[in-house]
Amino acid sequence: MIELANVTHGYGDRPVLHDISLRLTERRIGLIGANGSGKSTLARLLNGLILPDSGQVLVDGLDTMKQGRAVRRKVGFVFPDAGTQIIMPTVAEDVTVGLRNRGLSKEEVAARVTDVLARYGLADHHDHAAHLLSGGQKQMLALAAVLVTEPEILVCDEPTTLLDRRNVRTVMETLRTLPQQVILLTHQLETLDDFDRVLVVGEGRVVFDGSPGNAIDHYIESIDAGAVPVGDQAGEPIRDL
Ligand SMILES: Nc1ncnc2c1ncn2[C@@H]1O[C@H](COP(=O)(O)OP(=O)(O)OP(=O)(O)O)[C@@H](O)[C@H]1O
Repeated sequence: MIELANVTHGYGDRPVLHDISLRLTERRIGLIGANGSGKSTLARLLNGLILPDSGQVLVDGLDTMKQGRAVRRKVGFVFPDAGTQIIMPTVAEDVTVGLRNRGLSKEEVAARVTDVLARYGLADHHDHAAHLLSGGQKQMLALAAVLVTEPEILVCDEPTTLLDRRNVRTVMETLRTLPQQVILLTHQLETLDDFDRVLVVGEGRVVFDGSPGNAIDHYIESIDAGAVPVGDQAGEPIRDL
């Protein structure tokens, strides 16, 4: 379970998140909000990619400040631009890299890599150049490279933004069937319809916390009411994929 207690965070002297306290227990949790509202900052706090300026983030009791490495083993993170997450030349190598230093034999590593590539539609691309994959395939590779490490919790920052309808469906189906807890940031509001809980972030605060339907209504109403600063509406949800 992830717990935030009075967390604040800013960049330089500019505050971005203000006094956030949350207990994230549900299996599927969505995070929505206008561009620049602080969703990615909040997501990155969850696995210690960034640290609170004050307050505490605990993952199963581990403090991201003091036990970052252990936290990152528990909490996998998928970045919005899969290309930036791909670090090795070939597809198989990229999936393998996360399994280093885990005490697995060569055979175990090879078996896990083969299995995960098959599961995410990349079996035929084992030795292909990772940077030559299509955008959707790169997104699946980014997901596979994180899931092969078997994190207990998965945080995905807009994993479907660059994808076509078919790949959105594939990624969402994958997220839906995972046994892990999933925390998903998205502007594609309809992908959250069957989630257990959705948080709306507004100007660095959680301004609504509830069911997908109520949260999405709240968010849309806040946009319609002009609560979102002019210029930030580019992230208006795409409701009709
Ligand atoms: N590394 C950084 N350095 C300085 N400012 C940053 C940094 N990362 C984010 N910010 C600022 O913090 C604020 C919140 O950004 P964040 O990326 O968390 O928002 P977001 O809700 O995820 O936005 P989007 O929906 O556009 O992805 C923005 O004003 C952004 O400019």
